[in-house]
This record gives sequence, structure tokens and C-alpha cells, in this order.
Amino acid sequence: MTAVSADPSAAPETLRVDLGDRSYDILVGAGLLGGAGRLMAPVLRQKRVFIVTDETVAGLHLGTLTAALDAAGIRHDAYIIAPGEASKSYATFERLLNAMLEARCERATTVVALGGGVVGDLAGFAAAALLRGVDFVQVPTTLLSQVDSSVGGKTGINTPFGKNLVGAFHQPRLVLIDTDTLGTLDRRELLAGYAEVVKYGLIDDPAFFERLERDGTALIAGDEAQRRAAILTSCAAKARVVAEDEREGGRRALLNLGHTFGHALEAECGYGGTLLHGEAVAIGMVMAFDLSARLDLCPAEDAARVRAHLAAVGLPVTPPRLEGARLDTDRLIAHMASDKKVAEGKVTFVLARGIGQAFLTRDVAPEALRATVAEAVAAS
Ligand SMILES: NC(=O)c1ccc[n+]([C@@H]2O[C@H](COP(=O)([O-])OP(=O)(O)OC[C@H]3O[C@@H](n4cnc5c(N)ncnc54)[C@H](O)[C@@H]3O)[C@@H](O)[C@H]2O)c1
Ligand SMILES: O=C(O)C(=O)C[C@@H](O)[C@H](O)[C@H](O)COP(=O)(O)O
Ligand SMILES: [Zn+2]
Repeated sequence: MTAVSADPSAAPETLRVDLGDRSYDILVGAGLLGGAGRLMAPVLRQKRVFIVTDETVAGLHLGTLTAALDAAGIRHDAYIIAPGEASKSYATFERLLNAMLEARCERATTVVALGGGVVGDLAGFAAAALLRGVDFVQVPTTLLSQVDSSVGGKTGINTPFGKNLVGAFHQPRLVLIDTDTLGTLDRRELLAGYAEVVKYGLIDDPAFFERLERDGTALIAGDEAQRRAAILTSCAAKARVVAEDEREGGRRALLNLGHTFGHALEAECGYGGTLLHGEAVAIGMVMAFDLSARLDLCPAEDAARVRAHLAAVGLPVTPPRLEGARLDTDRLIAHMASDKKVAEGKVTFVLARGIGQAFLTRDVAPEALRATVAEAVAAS
């Protein structure tokens, strides 16, 4: 796959996720939120939506959305959750569903997720469960959600046993990406999203990774054309994989590059903001490449390049410490046993033969895994 070219003056762009009668469009453009009512209207089964957002996004962008819905004559209710990963919980899920029922949502009501991946995953799962399933629309407002979580229909919540262990595949009816919303996002969150952008290059698009090595700093600094191009390239890559393997029977698991390690780090750090998902993925991708190099599958120079680029833009590349203490290697490895990619007791790893050459394997010597995790922890 080649990177989409950057053109700041271009009109909204449409990508299609091809899934038969569950196909949908991804619209990408500046200022789309202001026209959200008009853009959503064609996919609504009744002129009524139920918006889910978080406190931060509500303060910044909910007014624009509700004004746009009013202008299109679309009735709306809103439910506002606390920001952050801790809201992807049974407790918030229950409160949200009760609010939807109290508002007398009907089967033809559409749920609108306005926010980052936390809002999208939670609201999407609630939409999958409400009245046994209602439609939903993704309006992602973080870089991470614009390049990854809003596309593909993975929805869910975290559990005491690990990340995203309860959820549903439930595709949105539309994804509306207003690139202007990134203007209010802070640098740490932007960088976390950038890690998932880099992931697409590392999986199967070495030219994209090279381009990010060159232009990543400008993208992060606010270059609109670079952002738009990276969002389009990322969404196109994700749409293609999802269309091939919607329910992760095989190839889709490549999108989990860095996540087996990353989810273990997130679980160990708790979901209170010590480590963001994208930060965990950055560290996890470094560990996946280090493990690949340790197993002589991948040139050590490629692993070094991955680490160098992520570090150069300001992402973490070693696990954090918790209250000054290093994380525990055995506990991290134990978390990996509850990865969704475990089959017959064995974890499926996403490793790489080089940059842009990711592959799946269940054949990883436990000693090599342990040495990689121990080395990462020791460097923290
Ligand atoms: N479903 C999937 O395919 C998929 C893919 C990747 C990640 N995820 C999930 O996504 C979640 C992470 O998503 P995230 O990184 O978007 O985090 P998030 O939803 O917690 O958003 C990050 C923070 O940014 C704030 N925010 C959102 N939009 C803003 C804006 N425009 N301006 C200012 N602040 C804004 C939020 O209030 C929040 O505090 C994780 O739970 C991860 O597991 C899911
Ligand atoms: O869409 C996918 O497939 C992905 O793997 C995207 C990941 O970035 C995302 O974090 C996903 O939630 C992880 O997969 P999970 O099945 O372990 O939840
Ligand atoms: Zn992810």
C-alpha cells in the first residue's frame, strides 16, 4: 500500500469499508462536524440520535454537533461520561444503557459516539446491546480514534481480567472524521494516536514508515496536510484488512502488532492514565521487534529503526515504573495468557521479518519471550 498524497485544500474525502450489507463510508475532512446533521441524515432510520461523549469533548465540541443536528431537524439526547480509560467499565456500561432506556431510545434510534476510542468502544458496545442492537455512527475526535478505533467495528470494555475482554463486533453505519477537532487535542494524546499510525507502516507498508520517519515530526507539530494524508492512509489500510477478515479469523490479527505486550502493560499499570493505550502500543511494538530480532527473524537494524523513530517523536519505548518500582516480568507474561489471540493455551504473537513485514506465529520459545520482557523492564 502506498501513502495517500497530502493536499491541504482538498474537499472531504470518502473511503469505503466493504462489508456487503454492512458496508459504510468514512468521511474525512476539515470542519465536518458543523455539517454533521446533513452528513448523517442519509444513514438515520429515524430523525433521532442518542449522543455519547465525555466531559472534555462535551465542553469543546458537543455544541457544534448539536447545532448541526438542530439545523437538520434531528432530535438528540446526550449522555456524558468521565474522560479516560477507566470509563470502559461494566459500571459505566450499565449506567449508559440505563440512560438510553430511560430516554426511551427505540430500535430505529442511532447512537452517536463523539470522542476518542474510549467513547467509541463503549458507545459502540452499548449500541450492540441496546434492544439487541441499534445503529451507531462514529464521530472520532482523537488522532487514535480517527486512524484506528472508529473503523472496523471492534467495541467493548475492559474487565479485571484484562483489556477489551467483553464486547462485540458491531460495525458503525458511518464514520465522520473532522480533522479540525485535533486542534484541541493535547500533545500526549496526539502522540499516543501517532503510535497506531506508525503501526500501519510496520505491518505491511515500509514506504509509509519511511515517510513517517521524514514527516512525522511535522504531522505531530500540526501540519494539516500531513495529518490528513496519514489519516487517509491509515483508514484505507484498516478498511482493507477489515473487509478481508472482519472477525479476526486470521489476517486482522496483524492490527494487533505491539498489543500483546501493550495490553499486558496497560493491565499492569491500571487504567488510570499512567500509560495511555497508544503509549503501551509504542512500547509493545518495540518489544515485538526486539523479540523478532532476538529470534533472528528480523535484522537488528530494523528493530533499532523502530525504536529510534518512536523515541525521536517523544513516545515512550520502555515500560514505565510504578511509584518508582519496575514492573514485574512474570506478571506481565501472565497477563499475556488472557490475550484474545490465545488458542489452545498458546499466545499468537505478531512478529516481523523486517519493517513492513509483520506476520503471525504461535511458535515463540518461552525463554526468548522472557528475555525480551526482562530486558525491557530492566531498561525502565
Ligand atoms: N476498537 C478499536 O479498534 C480500537 C483501536 C484502537 C484503540 N482502541 C481503544 O481506544 C481507546 C483509546 O482511545 P483514545 O486514545 O482516543 O483515548 P480517549 O478516548 O480516552 O481520549 C483521550 C483523551 O482525549 C480527550 N479528547 C478527545 N478528543 C479530544 C479533542 N478533540 N480535544 C481535546 N481533548 C480530547 C478525551 O477526553 C480523553 O481525555 C483505548 O481504550 C483502546 O483500547 C480501540
Ligand atoms: O481493529 C483491530 O483489529 C485492532 O487490533 C486495532 C487495535 O489498535 C485495537 O487496540 C484493538 O482494540 C485491539 O484488539 P483487541 O481485539 O485485543 O481488543
Ligand atoms: Zn490499539
